[in-house]
Amino acid sequence: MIDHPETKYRPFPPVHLPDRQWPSRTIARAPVWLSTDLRDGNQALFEPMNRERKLRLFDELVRLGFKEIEVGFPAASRTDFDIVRHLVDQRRIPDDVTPMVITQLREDLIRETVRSIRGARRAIVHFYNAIAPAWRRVVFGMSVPEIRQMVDHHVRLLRTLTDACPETEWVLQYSPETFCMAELEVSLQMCNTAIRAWDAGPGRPIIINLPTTVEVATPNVFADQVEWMNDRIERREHVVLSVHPHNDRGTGVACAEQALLAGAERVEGCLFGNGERSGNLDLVTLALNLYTQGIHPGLDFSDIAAVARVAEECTALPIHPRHPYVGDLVFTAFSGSHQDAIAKGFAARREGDVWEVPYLPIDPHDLGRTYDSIVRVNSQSGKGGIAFLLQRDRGVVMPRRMQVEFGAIVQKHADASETELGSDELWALFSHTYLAPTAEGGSLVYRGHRLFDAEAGQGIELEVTDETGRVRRLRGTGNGPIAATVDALGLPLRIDGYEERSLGAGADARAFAIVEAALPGVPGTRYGAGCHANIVVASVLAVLSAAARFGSNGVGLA
Ligand SMILES: CC(=O)SCCNC(=O)CCNC(=O)[C@H](O)C(C)(C)COP(=O)(O)OP(=O)(O)OC[C@H]1O[C@@H](n2cnc3c(N)ncnc32)[C@H](O)[C@@H]1OP(=O)(O)O
Ligand SMILES: CC(C)C(=O)C(=O)O
Ligand SMILES: [Mg+2]
Repeated sequence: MIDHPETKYRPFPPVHLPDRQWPSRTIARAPVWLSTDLRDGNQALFEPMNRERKLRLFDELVRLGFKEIEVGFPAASRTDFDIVRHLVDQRRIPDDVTPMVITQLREDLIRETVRSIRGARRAIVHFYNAIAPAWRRVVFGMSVPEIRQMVDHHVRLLRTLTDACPETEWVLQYSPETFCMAELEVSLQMCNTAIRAWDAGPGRPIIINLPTTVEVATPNVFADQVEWMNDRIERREHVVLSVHPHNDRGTGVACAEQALLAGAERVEGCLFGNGERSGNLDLVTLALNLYTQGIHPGLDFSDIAAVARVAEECTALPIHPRHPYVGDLVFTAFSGSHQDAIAKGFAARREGDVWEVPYLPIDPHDLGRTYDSIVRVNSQSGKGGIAFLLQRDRGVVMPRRMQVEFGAIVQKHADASETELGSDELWALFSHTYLAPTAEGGSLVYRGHRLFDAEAGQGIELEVTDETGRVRRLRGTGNGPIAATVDALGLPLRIDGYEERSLGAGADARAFAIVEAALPGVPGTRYGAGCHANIVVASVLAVLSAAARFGSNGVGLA
């Protein structure tokens, strides 16, 4: 980078549009969608798609609901020409889908293009020519009137060629390429020239397509340019106004949205933003942005992972894990406060509610994604997410203070391991912490018990193995099995809380008991847990677990 970029780069000038209307409008309906995956997307690949991949992607675009699809640049290559003819001849294009073919304004290429698509029920022929000063000077070496003449001449040629094929309903699309960098007066001249030469009107449809061929300004500038054109273009009622944003500044979607506010009715782009340089407008993001505002886009992304797979296989380009709506990680929260809010959002949600789960702009289910990966645990995670995973995957509902205790244990573990903890590892850590102390190899292993009636209410004979490996037979009484177990241990253990619930259902159901215990002289409380088919055993195990977790303080049996 240089120290003084102002000596090398110029800011793009704003549009003088004091009465601009677009900032106070809202988008109320979905635009007409055109997929240019098979053209602009295709021309941006290391290896253009072969016939098989192109046809597969075409079928997928149809399945998704696209009604206008740019199928190629037939005069550019034999492959493209043959594919377009194949689509027409084999009647692979549904009646409600219109194919579009692009060409430069050169007579031989135009003739070839018309040959490629004739016989289709309806077809859009897409003319483009660059009009911005640098292109006029450097690429064409032509003046504005000369370029205008080129447009007029070739549109008239197309009119003659297509009038000779009345079995097809022909539509002209004219794109003043480099529109965003051109003088608005020049853009208007070129578009009006095409409109007149085509004689646009009833039965002679035309699409005027305004591209940000290379993004050079903020989206509001593009919106001003579109509104300026929208207000001045001739025969506006017979024109479909379209935009074709690229993404050089990372604002392709914003440009499209603001252009819709400014009067555009149609958008061109590619699935997941494939396309030249930093890509075309990402149609999926725009469509789902609308969906999250309650506007159905008319495209079906209810199995977004399958769409991603087809796109990746056809383009040989991977989708970033954080790509909006589709990336592997976009419905995953690692950070504690997000996890906590998501867990609370799910808990508060009732069937039929408006979607309001914090940090999730869309219900993953609507896109065929599951809730499985929403919360993942690493050193950035907090108790909320950990509790959410244990409840969702193991049915274990931890009391709030136990969440705090176990959250700190997980945090320490994740910090040390510097890796993510999966749901299975989390459960292993939970079991190691709360269940292992009373199981074989633990420090206070449960061997068995017998209850008997006692004066105090409940008596228990308990057999355990202590931390030295000795088998101990203990006896205690209390107002219930928990108090009797504490008494049997001979410890000044105070039970501050007890919860039980059943895990699973029917014959396989198991009781899960949790106790919170305090030991005088030891700061704070500790939790213990027990899981068993028998509820009394689960409670006894929970008390033993809490006692064992106080270490030698707790287990020091007399
Ligand atoms: C912004 C976009 O995405 S536009 C679409 C771009 N896509 C592609 O180019 C992919 C397919 N293209 C191709 O296969 C080839 O470019 C072809 C077959 C169309 C033409 O190939 P060639 O005849 O070899 O020409 P080439 O590709 O070098 O194009 C440059 C020539 O076309 C002229 N040209 C460029 N755009 C246009 C246009 N829209 N209308 C008329 N002429 C044009 C240039 O001025 C240049 O002319 P020159 O040779 O007299 O200097
Ligand atoms: C052909 C045109 C519409 C184009 O792709 C562009 O300007 O980016
Ligand atoms: Mg383009």
